[in-house]
Amino acid sequence: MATILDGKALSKDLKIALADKVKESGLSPKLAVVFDPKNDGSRLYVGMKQRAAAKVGIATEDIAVADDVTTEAVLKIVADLNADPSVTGILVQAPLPEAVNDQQVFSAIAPEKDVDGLGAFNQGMLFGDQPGEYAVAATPQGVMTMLKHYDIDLHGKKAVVVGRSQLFGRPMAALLNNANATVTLAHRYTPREMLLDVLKDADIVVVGVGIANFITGDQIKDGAVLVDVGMNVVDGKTTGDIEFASAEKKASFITPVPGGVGPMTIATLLENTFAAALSQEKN
Ligand SMILES: Nc1nc2c(c(=O)[nH]1)N[C@@H](CN(C=O)c1ccc(C(=O)N[C@@H](CCC(=O)O)C(=O)O)cc1)CN2
Repeated sequence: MATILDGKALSKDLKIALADKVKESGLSPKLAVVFDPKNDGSRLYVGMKQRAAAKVGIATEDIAVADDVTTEAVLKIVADLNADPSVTGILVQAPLPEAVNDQQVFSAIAPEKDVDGLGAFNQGMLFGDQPGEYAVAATPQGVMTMLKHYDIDLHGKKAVVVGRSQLFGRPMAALLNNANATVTLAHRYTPREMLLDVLKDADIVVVGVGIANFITGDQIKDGAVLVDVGMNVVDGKTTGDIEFASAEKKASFITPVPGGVGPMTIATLLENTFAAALSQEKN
């Protein structure tokens, strides 16, 4: 029977500690969120972030873009936010409308305000395992916080990341590599047989492909650590990319969906936002 990696409980403790730090700092962090209001998921998640931010003392400003917005128009919004000294963190909620080049927008955010760590500069710092303070993408960083909290050793372990998105898979692989795990990054072009072959010996499996129950218990080895980044809705129920019922019988640790990675994403974003405000105060 697997130990549950309880992201909901851990994120609550992190937010309580963060609220105290924000209060003691005397700072007024402000997170500007650029998002597509026509995207149901974005409306839900931006709302979750705004409510969580308010509870820890971080102000938010939301900027809704029109569904025919251009990349140039969003770049202008970001430029104005970069120049606004009252804004300490900028988040561009993915996905933006189809016509917009998300990565170009992410990389236009001033690195010191890029609290989602999705811009080229901060991603380059991560991939090069550079020293110093820089924001790392909230979901993978939240996963690392959870693994550390449960004393899960990564050094020399075999890790498989399934999915190579900018938001999750690529930075997740970099973080595990930086932690001295041996990392395989699988993706949509990884042949099924090859995926099954790497999964069967994996010590740690982190999945974020957006396919409900994509990984099942028979594919993983006894004692594996399973982290589910998936966020699917099946028959009105939020479901992960790992078939929990079969996987938790073999795993040593497993994240639930909901209640695992998701809440850690939000808590980590808020920690990144406060860290950015602190850093700007010092410089
Ligand atoms: N710029 C970004 N865009 C997106 C990110 C991101 O980190 N940065 N991540 C996802 C969505 N996401 C945050 O934005 C997110 C998704 C889910 C949750 C969460 O707590 N989910 C709950 C369940 C909620 C439900 O019932 O549907 C849980 O897992 O317990 C938080 C944040 C895409 N875009």
